[in-house]
Amino acid sequence: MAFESLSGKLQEVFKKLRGKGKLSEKDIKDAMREVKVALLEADVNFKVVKDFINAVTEKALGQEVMESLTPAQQVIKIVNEELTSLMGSTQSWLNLGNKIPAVIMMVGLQGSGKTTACGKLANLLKKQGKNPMLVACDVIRPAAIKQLQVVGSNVNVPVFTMGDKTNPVDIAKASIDYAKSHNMDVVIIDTAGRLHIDDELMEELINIKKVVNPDEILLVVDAMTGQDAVNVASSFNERLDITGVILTKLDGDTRGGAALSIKAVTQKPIKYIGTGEKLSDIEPFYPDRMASRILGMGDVLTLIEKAQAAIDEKKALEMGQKLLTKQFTLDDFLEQLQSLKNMGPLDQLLGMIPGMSKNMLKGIDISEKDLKRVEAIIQSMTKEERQNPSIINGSRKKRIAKGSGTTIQQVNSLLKQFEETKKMMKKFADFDKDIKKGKLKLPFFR
Ligand SMILES: Nc1nc2c(ncn2[C@@H]2O[C@H](COP(=O)(O)OP(=O)(O)OP(=O)(O)O)[C@@H](O)[C@H]2O)c(=O)[nH]1
Repeated sequence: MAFESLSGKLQEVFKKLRGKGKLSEKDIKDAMREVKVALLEADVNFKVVKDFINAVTEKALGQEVMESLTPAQQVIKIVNEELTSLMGSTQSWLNLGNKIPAVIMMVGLQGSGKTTACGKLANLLKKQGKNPMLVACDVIRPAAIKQLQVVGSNVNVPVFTMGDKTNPVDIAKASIDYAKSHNMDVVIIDTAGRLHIDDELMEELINIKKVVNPDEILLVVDAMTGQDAVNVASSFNERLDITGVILTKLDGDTRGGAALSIKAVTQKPIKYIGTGEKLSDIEPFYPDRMASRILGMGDVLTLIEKAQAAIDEKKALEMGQKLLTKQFTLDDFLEQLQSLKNMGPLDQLLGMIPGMSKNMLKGIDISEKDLKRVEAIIQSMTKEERQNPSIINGSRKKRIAKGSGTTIQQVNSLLKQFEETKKMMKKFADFDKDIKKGKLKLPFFR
């Protein structure tokens, strides 16, 4: 998980502070020294760290904090606010301007995830009711056009191409005319990348920019490259005056430096983050939610949004009703597992729950293979068995295992999981009732 080490270290610092009660100037300075080391180790830009520490220290040494009843909480609050502001304070929306088609130009180095990001963005815009078109302007990398076509067909978005023998500037220009005459309202241009920034690439991009007059120039950078990502962002910004950044591969083991430095160094916001290889793995970038995640306070809002996107609300209500009337069946269980799978990798989801640590997540995962096995087992049951699993005795288990190509142990383990899920859902339902009655508060809101 991204930010894991930084998050762990910051939480350690705060734990120490919390244990102290009243804080002295020295306590705060010591804590800030540790925060500084943690940020530098996370590959945050040196100047950014220096300014950040100065800003936090100045506020933390203020009278309100020193004299408050909960000084440690106040310091954490300040760090949270400063982290949020470092990453741009508020979420930056895509600006599609007024002209039709709106033009988004995607730029970035080779392998940053640019082509994938084009597909993710097209997918997102389509879901928002737009009619996007992808444009293949990378005529340099062999197979780049084919890759864009595959991405386009996966999200059901047309791809405009003129092969690899035409000048990219001409392709870009022609694509706008094509979009106008075919009712496409957003054009997403996939441009060529290079291994390193070079003048030829920049010239080409500047020329494309001149002819298409883009509403957005989004730079795609790989979060795993840390400080390099920030340097790349600076260079592209100087030459092209980009409008925002898509930070990819935040699902990996990145230390997080790029996410924390890009806005401060380039003054351009991160607009989206890539959280996986699938074309649905893209999220808007919310500085405040990211700061919460880094500080181990979880990101309940993103979790709720993911659940809303993946689970049909009407169905969720139906399931809740079934649970109350004890009619929750194995069919419902299967449907629930499938919804969960649609929300993304479980470790990423659980990482958004306040107080969850990596250790607690060890061994938890539902792979595609597990899901297929569960599906096969449930489908090998009779309707009656699915409605009322308590009738599944030894000989029925044997039949089900044979029918699904699994073992009796695997059938047993599924039935056990089903019972546990039922219990857990019941607990969640009670938990929800308590929250509504005001008896319980989530740690996030404390
Ligand atoms: N884990 C992870 N992998 C990603 C993400 N985005 C892209 N990738 C992977 O990164 C690799 C490179 O992505 P591409 O989209 O081909 O890169 P590109 O920048 O278009 O490369 P060029 O066309 O050569 O400029 C692929 O294997 C993608 O699947 C992400 O958010 N997370």
